[in-house]
Amino acid sequence: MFENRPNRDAEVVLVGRSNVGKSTLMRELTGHDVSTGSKPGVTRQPNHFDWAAQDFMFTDLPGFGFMSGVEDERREQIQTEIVRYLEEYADRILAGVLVLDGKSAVEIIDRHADRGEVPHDVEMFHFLREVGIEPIVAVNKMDKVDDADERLNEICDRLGLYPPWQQWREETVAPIRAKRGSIEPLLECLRTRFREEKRDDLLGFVTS
Ligand SMILES: Nc1nc2c(ncn2[C@@H]2O[C@H](COP(=O)(O)OP(=O)(O)OP(=O)(O)O)[C@@H](O)[C@H]2O)c(=O)[nH]1
Ligand SMILES: [Mg+2]
Repeated sequence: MFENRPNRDAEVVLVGRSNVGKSTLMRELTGHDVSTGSKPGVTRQPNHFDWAAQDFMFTDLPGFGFMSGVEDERREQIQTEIVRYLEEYADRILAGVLVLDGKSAVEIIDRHADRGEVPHDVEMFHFLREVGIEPIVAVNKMDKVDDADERLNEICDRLGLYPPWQQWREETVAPIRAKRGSIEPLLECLRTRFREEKRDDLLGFVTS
């Protein structure tokens, strides 16, 4: 199903539940017009924005979890494809940006955990690590959160990252407001990652 992938050597992927703002963030990162929407399930195929000369691309993946107007079977097929995509291209993926909705993530995680299920976000965070992609957690929609520090600490706690969240900034945790164009903390995490991976040649893609 995800067969339109350009053959690029280095990639940053955006993953996360539907409607958390991945495509909005993609627009900010690339300056390209990407379809976004107020209902979950807008993106059904990966959006790739690639730069052949630098052999680099950003990829906005479809969301997981509830998708409005999408049948269960199709939704499960999309989840399977996301997992397969990440496994297959893990070697080339410099960063897996797990995008969360800062307003609702903790509530959704706790609801699933209370039912004895592994919450999608927690599962994806650990899955990325398992396949060798170190995740960066972009906590989006921070404009809708009143106590930012408290919320970010809760998110760290749920993902197994020791609070306070500040010790993860610059590397792993980035509070952002993609819709307002405020994504500098994420760019900083990406710059850190690119330097670690000795890909200073790509820093121009993540400089504001
Ligand atoms: N308040 C607020 N809303 C945002 C922010 N970023 C995105 N949104 C809104 O969130 C909704 C979903 O955005 P999308 O970018 O389409 O989300 P997505 O994760 O790509 O969703 P799918 O493609 O369905 O998986 C839209 O109504 C956006 O305008 C933000 O920083 N703050
Ligand atoms: Mg989308």
